[in-house]
Amino acid sequence: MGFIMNGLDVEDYDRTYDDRELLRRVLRYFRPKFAAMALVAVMIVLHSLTQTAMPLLISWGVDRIEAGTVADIGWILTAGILAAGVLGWVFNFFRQWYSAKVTGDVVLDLREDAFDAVLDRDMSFYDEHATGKIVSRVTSDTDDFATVVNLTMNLLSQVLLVGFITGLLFLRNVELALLTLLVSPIVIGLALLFRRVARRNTLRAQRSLARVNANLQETMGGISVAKNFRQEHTVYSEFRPINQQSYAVTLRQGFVFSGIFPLLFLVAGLATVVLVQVGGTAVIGGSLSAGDWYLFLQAVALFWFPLTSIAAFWSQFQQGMAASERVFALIDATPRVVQEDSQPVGRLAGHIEFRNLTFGYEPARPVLREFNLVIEAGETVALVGHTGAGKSTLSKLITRFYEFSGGRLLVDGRDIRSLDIGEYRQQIGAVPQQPFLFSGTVADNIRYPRPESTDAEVLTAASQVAGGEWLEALPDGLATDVGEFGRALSMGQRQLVALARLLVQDPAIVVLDEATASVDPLTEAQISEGLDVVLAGRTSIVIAHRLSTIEHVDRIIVLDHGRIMEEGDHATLLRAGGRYCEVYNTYFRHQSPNYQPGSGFVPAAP
Ligand SMILES: Nc1ncnc2c1ncn2[C@@H]1O[C@H](COP(=O)(O)OP(=O)(O)OP(=O)(O)O)[C@@H](O)[C@H]1O
Repeated sequence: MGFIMNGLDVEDYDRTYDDRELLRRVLRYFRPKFAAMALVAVMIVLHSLTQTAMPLLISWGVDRIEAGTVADIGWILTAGILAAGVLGWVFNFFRQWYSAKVTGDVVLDLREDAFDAVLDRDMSFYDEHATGKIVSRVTSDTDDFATVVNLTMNLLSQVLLVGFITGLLFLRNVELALLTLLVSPIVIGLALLFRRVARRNTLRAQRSLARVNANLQETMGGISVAKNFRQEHTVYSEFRPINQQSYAVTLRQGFVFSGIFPLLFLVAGLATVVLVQVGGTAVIGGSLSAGDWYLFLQAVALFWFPLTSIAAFWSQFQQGMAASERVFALIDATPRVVQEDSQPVGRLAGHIEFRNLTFGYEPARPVLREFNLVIEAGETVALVGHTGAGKSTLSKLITRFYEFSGGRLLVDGRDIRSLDIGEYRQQIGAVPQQPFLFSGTVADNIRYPRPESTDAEVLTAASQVAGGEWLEALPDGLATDVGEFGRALSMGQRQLVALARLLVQDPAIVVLDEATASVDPLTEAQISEGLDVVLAGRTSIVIAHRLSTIEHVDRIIVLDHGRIMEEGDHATLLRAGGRYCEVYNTYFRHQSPNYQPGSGFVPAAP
């Protein structure tokens, strides 16, 4: 039991909507489809009427036979049943057609809203939640919701049928009608009981599927690492219990769901026995016609069918509602990055000031405490420090991917929270260590920040980076396909594409995490040359990993545990022989052409 439920907890952005609110949200999606739904409703009524006509016609036939008028009924019955059948088919066809269209449209809208919400979420959201689980909400949960819409249409039609048949029963024989109805509270009671169990099991099944998706997604993302370390068996042994859990949970769900039907059919069967007994006695006693008796026996079957399917429907209804609840929770997840205003940004000069800023990924564990730093417009600063010092954190705050809890972050003297976030980000060029390329050509990727840029503009940008020599190594030049995630290009080439992309974007501030992966000396030289062009005239914050970079920046900032330990230029800091010296000896010194292994450390200043 413990194993079955492991990892199926709610996500922290999950929330429980009360039934009315959930229904209101769902109905909002249906409002624009009112005309089509009205047509579906009319078709449902007409279809139910034709279905009611069938047993009524036969009962009439039985009565005629009992009265000895056999000869007259043949053609009337045939024509009546044919007409009811054909009309029923036509009404049902239009009902299905239009309801499929309404459902499709609603799911389309819901999925678009969910996808929109996914794009809107802060980066912290993606740090905290597995992407596979998010994907599951946008795909399978919206599908489950579609199922519920279809079921609702079916249920509506069946409820109407029950209504018509009940009316008919009362018109023909009140006593027998009451007898039939007597059993319905038992069925409804059982269905309601079942509802609670079904909802719980359904939620678990959805979560276990989301876990499978999340695991698969992660595995695919890291497949090269797994293969590199020959860890396929570890990946498999992690997947296996998750898959087995999904199997066990789904099996349980099936078991619970299938448990209810035999019970309901048993109750229905017992009720039919009573009707046979009471009705048969009444026919023999002469107080009931054979036709009416037949009608009751037929009607009871029709009567039970909707009731039992309401019970079955309930579980799936719950499944759909739980799914819609999960999708709405994703749509409604509260953003952490909150802009207080959206003032126009204009062209930024690029002056940045952290003023007494406090930030932690988890509020209880701040990474930066009362942090102060001023970066002048047009200045190039290098951030250095041991791993975990807070270098990337500073860049993530400048790109406004995360919200800080205290202090202020000022850009050109204006509070970052007051700016139009879209306009602001357009002027921030962020280059991660491993630039992400989208499927398409090199030109498509360079043009990404400004899709309207012309081929000539793209070529100019590409040629500015290291004189464009790198293009010659590409099989089709700018038209070269980069493959998924840019895998068809070398690491160095991907970085060069990212630099050209930055030139097309023309940002005021560049936040660059230098790649640590070593590239061949020629590409290294091309990247350095490209960097000079790209960073010129912009405020640049570089998380430095290259000696050539730290030697040339305006200022080096040495960070440790979220605090500035030292700052200055390379030569001055080296002479000072303090913390920078230590970082230099650890990360940069071996890159120097004069470096000789075992030659000792740069001596600290006396
Ligand atoms: N998404 C995250 N969620 C929680 N904690 C994080 C997250 N990212 C970073 N941290 C923590 O914040 C601290 C600073 O991390 P940061 O990534 O800024 O360091 P860094 O100096 O850039 O290190 P590196 O050179 O290894 O990239 C570390 O203690 C790290 O564990």
